[in-house]
Amino acid sequence: MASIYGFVQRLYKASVPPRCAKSTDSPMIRFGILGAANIAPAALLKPVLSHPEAVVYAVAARSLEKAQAFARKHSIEKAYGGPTAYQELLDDPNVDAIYNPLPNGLHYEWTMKALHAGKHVLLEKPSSDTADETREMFEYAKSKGLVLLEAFHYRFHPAIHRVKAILDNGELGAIKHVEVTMKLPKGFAADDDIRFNYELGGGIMMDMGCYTVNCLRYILGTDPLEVLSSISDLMPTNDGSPSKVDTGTTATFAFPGDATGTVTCHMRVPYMLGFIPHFPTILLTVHCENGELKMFNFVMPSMYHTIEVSAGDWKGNKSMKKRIEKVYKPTEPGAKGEEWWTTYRYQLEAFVDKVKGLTPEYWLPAEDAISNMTWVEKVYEKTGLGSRPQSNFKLPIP
Ligand SMILES: NC(=O)C1=CN([C@@H]2O[C@H](COP(=O)(O)OP(=O)(O)OC[C@H]3O[C@@H](n4cnc5c(N)ncnc54)[C@H](OP(=O)(O)O)[C@@H]3O)[C@@H](O)[C@H]2O)C=CC1
Ligand SMILES: O=C1OC[C@@H](O)[C@H](O)[C@H]1O
Repeated sequence: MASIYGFVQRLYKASVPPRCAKSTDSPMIRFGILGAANIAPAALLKPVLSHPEAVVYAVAARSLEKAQAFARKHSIEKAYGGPTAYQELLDDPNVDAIYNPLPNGLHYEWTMKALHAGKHVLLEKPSSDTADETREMFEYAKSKGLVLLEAFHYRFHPAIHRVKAILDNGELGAIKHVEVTMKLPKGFAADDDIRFNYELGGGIMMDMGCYTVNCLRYILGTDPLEVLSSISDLMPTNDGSPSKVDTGTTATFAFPGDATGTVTCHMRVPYMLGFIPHFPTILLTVHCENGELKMFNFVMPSMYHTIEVSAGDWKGNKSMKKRIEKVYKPTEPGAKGEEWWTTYRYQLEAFVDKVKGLTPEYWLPAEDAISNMTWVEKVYEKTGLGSRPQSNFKLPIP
């Protein structure tokens, strides 16, 4: 009963977050959003409401009407619209930081332009189309003394930190095999969604696949040695030409120490019996020498999750001792967080701290983003689909 009450509370506070008073004695970080993207409310607009030192000041969209409607709906002071809107927003001296939720294929160009304009950048995942682009963006940010973060929000939540701590404390022994699964039924995204557009950096390995690879690398604490196998379902093309867009991919990796990892992601799981949609699956399973750990909903743990730890011989022993943990708030004394904080809220806390020159409680380094893109690309290489197209944009801006 208590857990249903907690779930409803968290759900309510995630959609109608408590507002806090904005600080009057420390400088405000004023965000500008590039594009009136669907993810912006959850990832930034709601989280800033409860942050005393952050506000969304401006939005830019390719159409002025859309920018204005979005600004009105979310009480954003400034709306830029039209073909030059994105650049106008970057040139606005009132903007300190940019949130970049553009299609993947535009991440590189607009992040480079934002950094060029002297803005910090909170950049949606996946960071770009290629590891080379990602490396360049982080090197450029460093050379300009600016903060750049790839928005793997789940990595900031205490639930995944607890999973990592259980695995690292040795109670289950060495990790032998990890499975990371993200599956959504057909219909979640329309056929013309950016996720299925090759030119815009689409494909399941770019979308949900980048989370699964990220999680695998985090859990194993190292990069893979090689992609052992990879197989994909493809998006049909209109003209029957060969498709380069994967809608579902399963890839297996070899890791140091004879460990292996498998990622499975799918965004168009066919309906059961032709009409019953599959329940979304977001699951992490870690098989260890002396037991097994399963985390349900590692991506959105703030809503609901379970961490099931089974000690014993996972190879068929049915009498394993089981316990379930749930972690919505950091347990370390003094650590920041509330039961209702979403993954995005934790991420925002870290980002603002970093921009302010403070040391965030948790951070994702440049190397993490570069490695992630490297292994997403290696999966595409293995399936024969190839990396998504590199951007034509080049600095310096004339
Ligand atoms: N962290 C997370 O949990 C999530 C992250 N994402 C990531 O965020 C990004 C955006 O995803 P999502 O919000 O679902 O996507 P949307 O399609 O809703 O938003 C993309 C935005 O890009 C702009 N845009 C600019 N050029 C183009 C173009 N040629 N075609 C289409 N759109 C264009 C549009 O802006 P305009 O308003 O100017 O027209 C649009 O608002 C992706 O990188 C995705 O991977 C997505 C969902 C969840
Ligand atoms: O969290 C997510 O789940 C659904 C995806 O399509 C999206 O891009 C991703 O970030």
